[in-house]
Amino acid sequence: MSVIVLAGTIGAGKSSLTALLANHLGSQAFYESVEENEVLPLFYQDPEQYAFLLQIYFLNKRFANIKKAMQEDNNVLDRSIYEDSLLFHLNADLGRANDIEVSVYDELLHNMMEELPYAAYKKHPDLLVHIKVSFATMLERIEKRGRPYEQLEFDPTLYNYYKELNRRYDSWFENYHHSPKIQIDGDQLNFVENPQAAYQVLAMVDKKLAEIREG
Ligand SMILES: Nc1ncnc2c1ncn2[C@@H]1O[C@H](COP(=O)(O)OP(=O)(O)O)[C@@H](O)[C@H]1O
Ligand SMILES: Nc1nc2c(ncn2[C@H]2C[C@H](O)[C@@H](COP(=O)(O)O)O2)c(=O)[nH]1
Repeated sequence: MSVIVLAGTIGAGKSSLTALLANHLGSQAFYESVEENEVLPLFYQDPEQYAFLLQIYFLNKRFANIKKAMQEDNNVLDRSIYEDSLLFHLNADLGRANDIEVSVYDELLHNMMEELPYAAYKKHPDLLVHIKVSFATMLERIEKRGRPYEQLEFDPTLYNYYKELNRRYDSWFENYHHSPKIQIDGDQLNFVENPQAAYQVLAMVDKKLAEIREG
C-alpha cells in the first residue's frame, strides 16, 4: 500500500499537483479542508484567538484523511501532517499559542500517529513530494488563487508571516527523513498550464516510485 504526500508552502501548487498525480496514477486525491473550514477565516481575522483551535481542526481532518488514504494503493494527500506542526510552531513562536497549548498539541499529534490503524508496519508516507517556490512566487500564487483572507490587502502583516514560513520550509525539507523524498522546482515548472512541464514532473515522480519499489 503506497501513499504519496505533497508538501510545500501556501500557494506552492500542492492541490494542483495532487489532482494531476492522482489522475495520472488512477488513485484518489485527498485535499486539505479549506472551503468548508469555518475556523480558517476566523484564524486570519484573529490569529491569537484561533491558532490553537485551527490546529486541532486541521489535526482532526488530516488524521481522518490519512486513515482513508491508507486503505488503497497510490492515494495522494495534499500536505503532510508534519507541515501542520511546522505551521503551528511558527505561530507559537509569534506568540499566538502558549507553552501549554504547544505541549498539548505535540503530545496529541504523537499519540494520534501511534494509533494509525496500519501503524504496526507503516507510520509514514511512502514518498514525500516537496514543491519548492521562491517567496516572490508564493506571493504571486496566493494572489492568483484569491482567497480573500490570505491577501496582503486583508492584513499587511501576512507579508512577514509568509516570508518566515517560506524560509522555514527549506530547513524543514532538509531535515525531513520520515520517508523517501523529492523536490520539484515550482518556480520553473508550470505544471498547471504547460503540459510538457506536467509530463516532466510526473516522470520524476514515476522514476522515484519505481526506485522505491525496487528497494
Ligand atoms: N507550477 C505552477 N505554475 C503556475 N501556476 C501554478 C503552479 N502551481 C500552482 N499554480 C497556481 O497557483 C495557485 C495556488 O495553487 P494551489 O495548487 O492551490 O497551491 P497550494 O495547494 O499549495 O496552496 C493556483 O491558482 C494555481 O493554479
Ligand atoms: N495555522 C495553520 N494554518 C494552516 C495549517 N494547515 C493549513 N493551513 C492554512 C494555510 C492556508 O491558508 C490554508 C490552506 O493551505 P494551502 O497551503 O493548501 O493553501 O490553510 C496549519 O496546520 N496551521
